Amino acid sequence: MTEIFERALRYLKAGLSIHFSGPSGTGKTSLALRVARSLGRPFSIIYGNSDFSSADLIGGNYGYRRKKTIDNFIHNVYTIEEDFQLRWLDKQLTKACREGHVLIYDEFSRTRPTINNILLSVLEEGVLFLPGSDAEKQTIAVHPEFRIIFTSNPLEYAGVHKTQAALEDRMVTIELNEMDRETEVAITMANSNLSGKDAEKVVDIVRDYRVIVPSSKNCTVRTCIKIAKVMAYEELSEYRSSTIKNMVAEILFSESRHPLINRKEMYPQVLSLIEKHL
Ligand SMILES: Nc1ncnc2c1ncn2[C@@H]1O[C@H](COP(=O)(O)OP(=O)(O)OP(=O)(O)O)[C@@H](O)[C@H]1O
Repeated sequence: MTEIFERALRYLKAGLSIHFSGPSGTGKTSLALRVARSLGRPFSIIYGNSDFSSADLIGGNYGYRRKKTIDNFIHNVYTIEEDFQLRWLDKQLTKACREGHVLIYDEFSRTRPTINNILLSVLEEGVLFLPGSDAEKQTIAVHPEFRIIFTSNPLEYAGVHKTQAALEDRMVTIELNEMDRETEVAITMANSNLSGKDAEKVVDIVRDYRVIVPSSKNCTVRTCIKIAKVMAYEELSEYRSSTIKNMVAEILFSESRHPLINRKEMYPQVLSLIEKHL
């Protein structure tokens, strides 16, 4: 992870855009935040989704104006003028381009590719085109300190669109792989008050669960953290109680809601793997 962090920082300092790609829970967003902080510039984060529009990225014309004019001589006489006057309001991409901020575009490939096309000229020519009538059209020269960090899940995840080649060409993609056991233990400990030994037990439960349950790719280090938080709150003597075992099973199952998983059928198997480690 440290090496990836170093490389990411160097790409960004050299003026390139980067993209952390990998399965859920591999630490893409956390890493993007760490790297963005290290650049020492203001940063913001946006989350791609299928409903995302150009206006959500760049901004739009919004506005309503209400004006009250008070008569200078007769204090209770005033006039109110109301009109709709559209005013342009920047959204994060435009703001970041103007002011040289770092923009984290999390899960960018969940946004429809046509919406993300606006980024092509930003990344290649360093210009952002804002829409409007011919007279109003604005071209913003992108600030030299502007940087963008993309993150995405692989294509097989629900709701992920294929990224257009032209956009992929304009970023450096860094692949993050599933975490090894040691990293999962360290992250579980860092995010809960659990000791190393108990964090290992939790990680082993989740890792074994992934082996026996199909389609459990949502069972990530996030699942380990949830279980660890529950256990950190309990006395050691409670670990083997049926309440705790059921809670652990419940957390595991809730991360893998898949039509193929018959919870009732799998329950004894999952319970025995929990007992094996606790
Ligand atoms: N270096 C780290 N130190 C501490 N906690 C971390 C670290 N990396 C990741 N985590 C924790 O692991 C969990 C998963 O990380 P993160 O959300 O960054 O993954 P992701 O790859 O962006 O997942 P997704 O694709 O599902 O959004 C989070 O709870 C995060 O706080």
